Amino acid sequence: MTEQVSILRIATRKSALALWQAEFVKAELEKHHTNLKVELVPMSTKGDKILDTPLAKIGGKGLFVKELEQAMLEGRADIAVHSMKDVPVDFPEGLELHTICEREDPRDAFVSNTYTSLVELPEGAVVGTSSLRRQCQIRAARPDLVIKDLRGNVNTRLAKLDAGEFDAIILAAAGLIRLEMADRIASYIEPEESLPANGQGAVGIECRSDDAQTKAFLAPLEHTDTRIRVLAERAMNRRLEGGCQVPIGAYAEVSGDQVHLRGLVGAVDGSEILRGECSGTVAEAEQLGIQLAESLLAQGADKILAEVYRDA
Ligand SMILES: NCc1[nH]cc(CCC(=O)O)c1CC(=O)O
Repeated sequence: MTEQVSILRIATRKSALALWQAEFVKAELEKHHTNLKVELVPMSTKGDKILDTPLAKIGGKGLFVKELEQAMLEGRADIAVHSMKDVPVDFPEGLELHTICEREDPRDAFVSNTYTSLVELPEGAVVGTSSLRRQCQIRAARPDLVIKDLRGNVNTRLAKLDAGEFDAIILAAAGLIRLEMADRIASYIEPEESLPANGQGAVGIECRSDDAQTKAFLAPLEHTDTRIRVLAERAMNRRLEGGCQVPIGAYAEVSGDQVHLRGLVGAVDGSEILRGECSGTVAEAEQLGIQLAESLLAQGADKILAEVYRDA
């Protein structure tokens, strides 16, 4: 007896990390469904093509996802796999973020060939990161360091470090771990020192809202704990109307039926950082995000963010 074989196509960017994540989802899907064949459909996005401008300046939410979404809407692909922290809070008509997979290490990583941690860096040391969130937290803690913009995919960034352009660079630990380059991590930066971006380390899967068959295939990849954390974090960002290039940190942890959410909004120059935290039950995850955003807004987050957007 021959069983009917289904084909599922994944629209993916071509960076090493995007391909790793697409391959990961392919392997998981094929492990759970023996009658499923998964194909990758690699494509370039605007965000991949513009490499010489800080992301905050090119603007536009979803610089890295538009082409993938177009492919799904036109039926050239069935799903797209995203790093949750790069996914805009809202989705185009007809598409939805259906699945959130188990989170990898959410922390930022300190990467250097010379030094072991931020604390150890000498005055005037040059640190590479283009994330406004990382910049403001580092500047607040170490106003004596020189922060320089650093764009490109993970390998490009490491090559710039190795070429001596920086004393240290900051990357998401998850990306390095997935690419089997965890040995490049000199130390992990705890959330107290650098609060991660919403969704950092989590992979999400987008599909057409009306595609019941694909949704059925995706079901076993869902990770409830991660979904709750990411829901709380993204709700905070959404209420702050933050895009993906903003000095906002949001980090939730789940313990039993309790969620603890921490958030911050900072001026890019590190002169001001507003912080807050709150706890509640997992059922209240999104409400907690909104509540924390509102308490940050009441502290003046709106003024800080208005300045960031004006400068961009
Ligand atoms: N901004 C790009 C990006 N998007 C996701 C990751 C890492 C993996 C993840 O957070 O899931 C990275 C690289 C980085 O920030 O160093």
